[in-house]
Amino acid sequence: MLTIQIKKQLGTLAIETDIHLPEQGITALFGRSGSGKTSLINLIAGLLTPDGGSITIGNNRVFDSKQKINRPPEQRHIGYVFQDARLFPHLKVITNLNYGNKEKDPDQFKIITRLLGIEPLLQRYPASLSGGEKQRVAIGRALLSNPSMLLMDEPLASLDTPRKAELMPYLEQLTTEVNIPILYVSHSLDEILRLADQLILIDQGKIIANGPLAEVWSSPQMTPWQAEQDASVVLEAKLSHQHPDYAMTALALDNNLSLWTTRIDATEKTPVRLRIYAKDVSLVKQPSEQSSIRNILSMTVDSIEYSDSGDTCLVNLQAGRIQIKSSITRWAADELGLAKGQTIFAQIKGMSVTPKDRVPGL
Ligand SMILES: Nc1ncnc2c1ncn2[C@@H]1O[C@H](COP(=O)(O)OP(=O)(O)OP(=O)(O)O)[C@@H](O)[C@H]1O
Repeated sequence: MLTIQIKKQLGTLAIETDIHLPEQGITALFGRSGSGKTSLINLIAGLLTPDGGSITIGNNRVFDSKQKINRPPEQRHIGYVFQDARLFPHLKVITNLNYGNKEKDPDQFKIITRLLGIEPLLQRYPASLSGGEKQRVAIGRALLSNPSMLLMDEPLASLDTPRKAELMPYLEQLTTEVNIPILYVSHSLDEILRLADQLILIDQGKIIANGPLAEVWSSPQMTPWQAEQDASVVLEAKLSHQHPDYAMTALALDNNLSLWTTRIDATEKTPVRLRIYAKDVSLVKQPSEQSSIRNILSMTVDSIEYSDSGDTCLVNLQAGRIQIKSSITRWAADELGLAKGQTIFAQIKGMSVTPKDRVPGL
């Protein structure tokens, strides 16, 4: 467990956190510009000193104001990847990688350079690398220092769209194969959706939501981050079976619910993450016997939120732990006579699917 219970006053911003994170997996830190994300990871890294509190990484208490513990950054065993790669320009990639890597383990070096696809770059100088390649080297250097935790501050922010796309598969691979906690600052919800297991929302220095990604995504604290037309839920599912005749795959959700999606070539029980937009979910009192829509779930109306204009509403639906949102007009809501607790059928017209195959590795 990773515990970050700290206070820090920075000008007018008061950072105050009480976070407990699992020792594995990637936690995204998301919030507005100026909400304190970089300051928080600098406090964890030891680049800033908290006014009070404690920080513990596994069994290692790196800061404790009462016990007067304040380990310097180099004794915290934390890898830090910045927005820009910050490589030493006068050193070859191989020397950059080994900088700070005291216990040189050739096997580990091979695994990490292969994982990041940087083996062919070892004899080159940073100036000859693309932005994405530089970032891969920076990530490699951080991992080779054998850290107990990895901090990544918007590692894709300085890259253009093609370079971002180039780096993303490496990050996905990394998150599945590295067995240390990763705290990942990002402004992009799409990036977070592809990479993170946990999500922390920070606002004006305070943690306003923290938990498994799907849970936080559906929480009311998330609403301001998604424009009305982008309202969505995230569901974790497992591949159940392939359709014998059609190119479709069944996905199993909690509560014995299942959904069909276009064929995914993966084995049974492969974990996947679904994003379902509220605009892709329509509601009917009775499902018609013949419909082109394959996915129709019986749900209970949990709450109805009307838009500012009052012309549309977001209907929050529930079936056990499964939550779905539907965006409909006020007219439709009135005709359906929607009320909290009512049973209704949700017709899901589309969804996006991200494989989340977790392979314990390094
Ligand atoms: N040493 C300092 N003294 C005073 N104010 C500070 C100090 N360091 C940071 N701040 C302020 O604290 C706020 C949070 O900064 P921080 O860089 O942590 O935000 P952020 O969430 O990472 O923002 P961004 O997404 O834009 O990178 C900012 O308003 C910043 O100006």
